[in-house]
Amino acid sequence: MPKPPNLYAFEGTSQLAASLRTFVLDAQNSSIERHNVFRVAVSGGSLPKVLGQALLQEKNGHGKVQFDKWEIYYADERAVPLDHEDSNHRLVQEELLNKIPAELGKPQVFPIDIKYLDDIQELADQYEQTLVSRFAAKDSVRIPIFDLILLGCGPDGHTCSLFPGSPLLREHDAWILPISDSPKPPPKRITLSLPVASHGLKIGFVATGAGKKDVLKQIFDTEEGRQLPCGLINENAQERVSWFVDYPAVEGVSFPARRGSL
Ligand SMILES: O=C(O)[C@H](O)[C@@H](O)[C@H](O)[C@H](O)COP(=O)(O)O
Repeated sequence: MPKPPNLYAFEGTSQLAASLRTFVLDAQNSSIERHNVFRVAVSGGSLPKVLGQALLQEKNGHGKVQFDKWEIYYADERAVPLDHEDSNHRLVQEELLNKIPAELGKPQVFPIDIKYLDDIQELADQYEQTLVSRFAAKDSVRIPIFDLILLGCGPDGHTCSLFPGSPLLREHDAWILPISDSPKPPPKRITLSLPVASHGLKIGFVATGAGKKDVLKQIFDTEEGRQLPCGLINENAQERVSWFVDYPAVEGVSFPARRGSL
């Protein structure tokens, strides 16, 4: 019987960031030990800022971030130039990559190929090819397994660019999917498919603020909420999932949250 997802609640973002650091470094250390590389997928929204805080400012525990062993991929990306204000890559650059001190090493980063911005299917296919070239040929592995996938949760329960009720949630084969009518702007994006997003060795969600409390109550306490994209990842990945939230985001949630620690 798999154990349920972990829900960790913190008083504020700085406590959350300190525990997120421990979580990421644990994943990093065991991945480097296992295969000498740390393959991480990150999404946009408020996550990159918290991640920057966790990895660049906090000094507590679990040793050093070894960025030279990191491969950073995008769990979802908007079909815009890399310096566009909507680009997740730009956000991750500003909040994290550009601020990494030289002694922590340089990660290898895999942004989308902007040659294909006008053809969203091709953009998705090309990003999938990037994964194929780094993970393994599609006929030899059914699914690429990231060492860590770091996600946000929208107030409607979306994650990556997988939105509630989307037919994309039924896709089983593709690793990367195009979306041309995202309910959250901008409309054109690519995203990890649900099976890939659910197969991370570890999956971390970060959700903060009272604006998330209704959806978190749904996801953790109701049957319908388990059908939302974030709920589906919880269902599929169970104890491989850890949620990092602040108190306002879990106000009224009955599912047990461990407060203030990993
Ligand atoms: O690019 C995107 O749109 C994001 O990847 C998206 O999936 C995000 O993670 C959620 O919308 C939560 O965003 P917040 O953390 O900003 O609420």
